[in-house]
This record gives sequence, C-alpha cells and structure tokens, in this order.
Amino acid sequence: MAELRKPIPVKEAIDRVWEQRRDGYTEYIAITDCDNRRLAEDVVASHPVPSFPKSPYDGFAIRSEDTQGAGRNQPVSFKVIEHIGAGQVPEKQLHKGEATRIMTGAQIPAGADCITMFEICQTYENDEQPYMSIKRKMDSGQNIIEEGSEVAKGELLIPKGTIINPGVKAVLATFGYSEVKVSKKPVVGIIATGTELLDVDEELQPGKIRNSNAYMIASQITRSGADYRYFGKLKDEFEASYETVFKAMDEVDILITTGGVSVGDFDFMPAIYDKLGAEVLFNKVAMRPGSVTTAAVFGDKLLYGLSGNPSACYVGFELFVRPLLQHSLSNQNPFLRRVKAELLEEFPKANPFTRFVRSSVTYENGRIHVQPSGIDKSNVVTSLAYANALMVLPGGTRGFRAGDEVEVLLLEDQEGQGEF
Ligand SMILES: Nc1nc2c(c(=O)[nH]1)N[C@H]1C(S)=C(S)[C@@H](COP(=O)(O)OP(=O)(O)OC[C@H]3O[C@@H](n4cnc5c(N)ncnc54)[C@H](O)[C@@H]3O)O[C@H]1N2
Ligand code: MOO
Ligand SMILES: [Mg+2]
Repeated sequence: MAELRKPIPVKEAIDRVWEQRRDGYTEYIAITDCDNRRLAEDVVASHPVPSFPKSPYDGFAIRSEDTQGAGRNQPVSFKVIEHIGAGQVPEKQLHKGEATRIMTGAQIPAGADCITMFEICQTYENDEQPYMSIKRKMDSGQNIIEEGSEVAKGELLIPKGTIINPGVKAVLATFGYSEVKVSKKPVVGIIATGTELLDVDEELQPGKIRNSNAYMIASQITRSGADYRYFGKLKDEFEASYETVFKAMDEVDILITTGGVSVGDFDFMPAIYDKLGAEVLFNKVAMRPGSVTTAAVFGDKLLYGLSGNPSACYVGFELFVRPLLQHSLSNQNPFLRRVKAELLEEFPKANPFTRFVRSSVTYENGRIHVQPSGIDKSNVVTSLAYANALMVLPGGTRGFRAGDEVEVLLLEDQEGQGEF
C-alpha cells in the first residue's frame, strides 16, 4: 500500500521553510545596471540638497529692503552689476541699489535675499550700463531655494531593501553613487523530472508533453529578482536523477525539482531525499493545489520538490520559495501582499483544504475585483497565463457566491508584506 502522508497546515509549512532562510550577499554594480535590483544599504544624504542657495527663476537677484518704497506708480531702479547663469559662481556682493542678472539654478550672490522674475522687471541701459526697475515690494527670502531646504545632510532618504526604480535612481545619481551596493541575486537551480517530457522545440509524440514547468519556474525566479540555473530535464530514473540532484546542490543556493514527488512507481524524489540523508521538512500540505509539495534541508541548503502538475508547481513556488528569495534580497516585506477583493463569479466547489485559486484581479471604480483565471485543476496550465493573483479560500468553507469578499495574494505587486 502507498505510504500515507500527514498534511500540515499551509502556515506551518511556510514557517518550517522560513526558519531555514539565509541572509543574502551584496555586491557593487554600476548605476547604469542597477534597475529593479534591491538596495543593500540605506541611502543617507551625504550633503544638503540643494548644496547652495539657488534661483528658481530667470530674473534678478536683489536686496528686498531696497524695494520698500516701490509701488505701482513708484518704480525703484537697480544697477545690474553681474550676469550669471546656472553653474557660474557669483563673484560680486550686492550693495544698496544693486542687482545681479541671474538664471534658473544659479547660485544666489552674497547680499541678495530675493529674486524677481523677468516678467515683472523693466530693463534699460544708461551709458552702456544695464539697469532694471520694479514696481512692487519684495519680501526677504522670496523666490529663493535655500540650501538644505529639500534635504538636510544626514537625512535617511531610502531604506535598504527598496527596489531601484527611476526615482530611486535619480536620488542615487544626485548623491554621486556611480556604483550602487545591491543585494546579490541568489541562484536557484531547476531540474525537471519526467520521462514524458519533450523539449520546447520538439514535435509532440504519443504520450509525451512539452516541459513547461522548467520555463515557468525560471520565469517565477526571475520575477522574484533571483537568478536561475537550469540543469535540464531528467528521465524518471533513480540513479541518474540522484547524481544530478547531488551535484546541482553544490552549485546553487536553493534547488527546485519538479515532478516525481508523489507516491507513484516512478516518483523518485522521496527515495532521493532518503539516499541524500536530507531532512524532510514536510511532504504533504493541507492545500490545493500543491498538496504534495515537499521541502528538505541538505547541508545548509534547501531543496524543494515541487509538484509536476503545472498549477501545483506554480503555487508551491509562490508560497514556499519566493519569500525566502525575497528575504535573501533584503526585502523587508518578503511575503505576497494580501488584499480583500469582491468575487465576480460564484465558486461553488467546497474547500476541504485551503485552496489557492489562480485568479485575475482587476481594479474598477476604486474597488478590487477578482475572478478565477481559468479551470481550477492542479494539472491545468492555461489558467496560469491570466493569473495575477491567488485567491485564498480557507479550508472548511463550502463555496462562495458572486459578491462575496475574499482575500487574494497579489503576484505582481513589488511591495509585499511582512507576514504571510
Ligand atoms: N495515489 C496518489 N496519486 C497522486 C496523489 C496522491 O496523493 N496519491 N497526488 C496527486 C497530486 S495532488 C499531484 S499534484 C500529483 C503530483 O505528482 P508528482 O509531483 O509526483 O509529479 P509527476 O507524477 O511527475 O507529474 C504529475 C503531472 O505533471 C506533469 N508534469 C510533470 N513535469 C512536468 C513539466 N516539467 N512540465 C509540464 N508538466 C509536467 C506530468 O506529466 C503529470 O501529468 O500526483 C497526484 N497523484
Ligand atoms: O498536489 Mo496536487 O496539486 O494537490 O493536485
Ligand atoms: Mg507522480
């Protein structure tokens, strides 16, 4: 008789692998290459921004006290003593009745305490000496971008773990990070098992299928920010499979196999764990799909035996592998973000085990809607194409109606959350 496995709750299975998490390594890479990587250190302002007081407009720098007598019929005149553009440093200090012609982004000259825009100034010349006049009073500090008004030196700007997007990059460049310290991508190995598997470029043959899981897992690994190494597909043969698994463990941080973990006559993964002497953390989880998902520790590395059934394999990766990769990439919120959504169509199946339904989340009029993205069977591959979420239907529930509120895990969200 086939071995009877005792299912453990999903949360407990996640806790068991979570205990095995490893901190990742860091590396420096060029700022041009760091998109979508995660910062491995806090970005702290090494200087104030701006680092000098500057003009927000093209106009004139003057002393506000010189405008006190100005009015609609009372222009006050200034002698223009210098002319500077952005990048030039003013050389002259302003005294009573003097102005500097100044462009946007240029440093404010000593003595000046406000900027008047060109649009409110009259300009003229007298004996080739330029002058300007204005007909309104100015306040001290008016139209001046003060040193440090945006950011003070020493301020924490972006915490470690943040994904580098265009805005983060602008900040990195502002503070001179030509090289950026990022979390090194962990390397995850992939082995597909199954005598029935054809390569993606092979014609279909009787009884055979193309290996879709290896490509799917590689893509999930990439989506979660890690690197993968593909060790190929193996026939269901014990010795050769054992050798490949044993050697692969040496070359990766985490190893994933797909297929061969159940109780079939050609499911060799359990025997491989045995021969390795790996400590099996679980081999049955109270969930659908993916109940056969297995995790084991070999040396200081985790070995995942994901199901061969495509949807079960997919869900197993997202629930049990992804959070550890996120941790090693220093994401402070390594778990999938969970939100509430309104179910758009009925889901009549009962759920003896917690069910993770491949689903499509849409946003309409500020509300989150969800519906299954296709056939809800473990062996189905096509429903994965439109899945951007997993609907979580707790074990013991008897089916759901359209309009019910359900929880969903967002698969393409970058923020995540702190707990499962
Ligand atoms: N007597 C029992 N039979 C089964 C049980 C059980 O508890 N008792 N569990 C079922 C469940 S649930 C699942 S899920 C599957 C898990 O099977 P395995 O993980 O052992 O995977 P395989 O047997 O190798 O393959 C299952 C299925 O998936 C296809 N497959 C495999 N690899 C790939 C791939 N790389 N790309 C695409 N499809 C793949 C394979 O052809 C099979 O159809 O076991 C149930 N049986
Ligand atoms: O491990 Mo299976 O996915 O529950 O059909
Ligand atoms: Mg099997």
